[in-house]
Amino acid sequence: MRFVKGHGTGNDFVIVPDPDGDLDLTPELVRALCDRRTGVGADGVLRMVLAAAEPRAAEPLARPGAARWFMDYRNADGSLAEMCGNGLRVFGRYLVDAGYERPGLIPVLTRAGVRGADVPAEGEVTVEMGPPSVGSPDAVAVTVAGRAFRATQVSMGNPHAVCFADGLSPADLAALDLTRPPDVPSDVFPDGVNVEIVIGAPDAVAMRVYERGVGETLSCGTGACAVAVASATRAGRGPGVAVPVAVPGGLLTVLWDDDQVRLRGPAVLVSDGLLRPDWLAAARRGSEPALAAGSF
Ligand SMILES: N[C@@H](CCC[C@H](N)C(=O)O)C(=O)O
Repeated sequence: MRFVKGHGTGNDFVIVPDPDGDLDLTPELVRALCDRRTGVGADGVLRMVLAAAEPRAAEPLARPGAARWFMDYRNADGSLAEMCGNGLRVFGRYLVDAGYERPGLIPVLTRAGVRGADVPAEGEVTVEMGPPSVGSPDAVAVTVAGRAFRATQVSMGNPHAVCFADGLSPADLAALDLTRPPDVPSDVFPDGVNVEIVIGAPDAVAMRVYERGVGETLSCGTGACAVAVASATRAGRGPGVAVPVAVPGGLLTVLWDDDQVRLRGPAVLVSDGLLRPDWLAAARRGSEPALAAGSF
């Protein structure tokens, strides 16, 4: 089984080309692939499959026929997510660099609907992230690293809680301990949520993120879009803004237009590899990582 490793501002992925949809990508296999000690290591998996080979993914979505490819995104814990902004840039870069598509605007089916990836022959990739849905500013109580914040609820196809940490310096933001999951109200976020902590606004922001199904990551594309939109809304601005968003892994640009949000940033392919059959068989059985409790 072939794989490619890639990243977008340090949010890293194992890309699994599976055009005909032959692969049974179980949660156990996803967890084994993403394991940073006993697998390839990543924040998530991007399975690349022809949309026609995956009719069930398209069922609830409008215009599935518009997209040739389905981006089957999985979080490192094996869970499904509706969308992944950094992943879509990397997915688009792979489609072009591997010769599946020509440079240009490529429609891709995701669980949030069809999204476009504008991939030049080289350089940064811009993805169409769809329209945002923003709740009332600062309406939700959230606790992160033992500190109480007010969060704005934003959907970019997947759920976000954006916390403006007005009193925090850049050093304070960097020092927050994000090793434990934030405490969020489960009635507001029944399916879990990605939590962003933000300083600086509304023209330029810096953020850290604790991702649902992963933990802290160096970047989150849907999160950067949620932050830019929440930040503009909080400042009484509407669409028509361009916001640079600094994440621990680099810099993203979010453009909020009348119809939708666009996300621009790097998309880097790092390596190609082959999974060994014996490792794959063990991963499928769920017996990776090899150092399971009680084995020594
Ligand atoms: N890192 C991603 C978001 C991945 C999905 C997220 N963890 C979720 O469960 O919603 C991005 O770049 O958008």
